[in-house]
Amino acid sequence: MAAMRTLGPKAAAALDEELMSTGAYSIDQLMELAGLSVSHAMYALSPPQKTPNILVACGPGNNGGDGLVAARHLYHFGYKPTMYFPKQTKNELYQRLRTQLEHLKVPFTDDFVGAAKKTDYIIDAIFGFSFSGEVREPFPAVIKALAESKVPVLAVDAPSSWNIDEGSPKDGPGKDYNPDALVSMTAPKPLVKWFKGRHFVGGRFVSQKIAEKYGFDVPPYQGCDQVVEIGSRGERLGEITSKTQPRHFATCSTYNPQICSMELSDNFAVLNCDEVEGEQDAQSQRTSTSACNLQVMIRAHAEVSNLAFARILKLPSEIRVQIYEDVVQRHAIIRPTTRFETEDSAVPQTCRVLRRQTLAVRYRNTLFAIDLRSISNARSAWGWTNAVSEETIAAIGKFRITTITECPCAKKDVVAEAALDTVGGMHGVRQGYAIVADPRSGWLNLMVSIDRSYSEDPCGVTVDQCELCGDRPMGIAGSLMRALDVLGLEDDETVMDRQGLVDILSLMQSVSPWTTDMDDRDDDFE
Ligand SMILES: NC(=O)C1=CN([C@@H]2O[C@H](COP(=O)(O)OP(=O)(O)OC[C@H]3O[C@@H](n4cnc5c(N)ncnc54)[C@H](O)[C@@H]3O)[C@@H](O)[C@H]2O)[C@H](O)CC1
Ligand SMILES: [K+]
Repeated sequence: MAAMRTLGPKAAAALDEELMSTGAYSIDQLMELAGLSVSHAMYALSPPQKTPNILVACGPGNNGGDGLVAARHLYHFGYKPTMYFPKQTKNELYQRLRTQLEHLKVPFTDDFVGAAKKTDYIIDAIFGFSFSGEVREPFPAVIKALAESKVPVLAVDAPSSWNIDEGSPKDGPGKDYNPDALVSMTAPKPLVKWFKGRHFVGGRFVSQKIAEKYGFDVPPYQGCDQVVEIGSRGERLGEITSKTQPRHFATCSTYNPQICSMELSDNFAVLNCDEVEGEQDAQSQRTSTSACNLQVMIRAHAEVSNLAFARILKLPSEIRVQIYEDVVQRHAIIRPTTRFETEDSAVPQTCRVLRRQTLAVRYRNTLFAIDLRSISNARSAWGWTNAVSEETIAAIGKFRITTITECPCAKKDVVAEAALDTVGGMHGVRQGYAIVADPRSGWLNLMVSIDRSYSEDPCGVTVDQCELCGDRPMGIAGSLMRALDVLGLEDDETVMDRQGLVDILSLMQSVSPWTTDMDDRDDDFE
């Protein structure tokens, strides 16, 4: 997918001028629409039931004005906004926006750092496209607090303190500031090239003619939406994720950071989860997960992913769907770096569970459970997509097993490539499996990657026994192979009906229980 064209700071300022001259808009109107779209992006990220308290940090310019407007809408949507607005201009428009908030009893605070600890979400409306140079007082401390914030941040038009053309600053208080989400006003600014979170475009007020004149794209707004979600770097996701046709494909890659930004086909999304255990890789988790717009990233019950799939297929099971859904509800918007153990004392019974290597991810309309347990050793974690949406499953009539034994580079088929990457074919112990559903063709592909010749994983640990034919069958690929053996099926291009798949999955569970043999590995991940 081509990236949307960006609008540099000079062009953005000229566009504003034009809108307010020949365009016949007043600044109040533009700001109202800009602020309204900020509030819509906030709602899309997390509704007030989940994150009622929103701290809105407003700067001295129009970016701050967008924040003031957004707060008013958020109030009416049911949020409880708190304002931080340290450098107020005497300008009449700002006075009115402030008065409107005061009439709603929206509090203003002088203590940003303190308020940031008590809120559920922060909106960064400090600087937009007119920011330049070093951050001046009183904002360095605020920017630093944003960079260190434990709660997610939605940035308006630009992550404040980022260079509009060159992105994240090399030093200064905003050096490590990477907000979770961004809402670009009218068009993305060049800095989005370095942005990795969820990304919306709002400010639905320009004509096609103006867009052509200034060389940017009007995103495909749907219905009465004020925002369109696009890829972090401006890919036009909106076109392929319209509400009528949610994305159905998913696989996840634990290793390849590029693959997440690769648009494989209209309906194929690759979620990159990277390694999630411990805190060791917190930054890359955050980067890679936000890079693919993950809304939820939760380590949950290891059994869930396998059993969720079983549930979809109506396999008899003891799936603890309750816990699963519960956890998802509670942590609907959670920072990947958050430690669950301390996050919510109300879910003690899931703590043990959360130590396991499964990740639940809500990606747009589909809930995915991704099992990150290692197949061969505890130091490498592969990802499998074990759950696809129920609608997808319903749309699937044909099932097949494909064994991939070659290097993925030799396979031009993008689906196979992604699946291979998912199962670790490219990076290490070459065995694993992925379920890749393709409602267009009606196939559900169980892709198995096995390369018996490969004996070393990236950590340098030699895998000296073949786990597929060894005494102790390991992991999912092993259990699948055994199940196929038992059923006398070929391990390549085996085509089956739904019942066949159900049989295979049940058998996989019985020949090599996926969850019990992982207990002794937990400690390795602590
Ligand atoms: N076309 C649209 O989509 C619209 C976007 N809007 C929003 O307006 C901002 C741009 O507003 P502008 O007033 O030009 O500037 P900023 O708010 O980005 O910031 C200027 C403000 O900040 C001060 N400042 C600049 N650099 C620094 C620094 N290094 N340290 C401290 N302070 C700094 C400067 O002095 C000014 O006071 C755009 O991004 C959108 O969010 C409009 O609302 C409507 C149309
Ligand atoms: K901002």
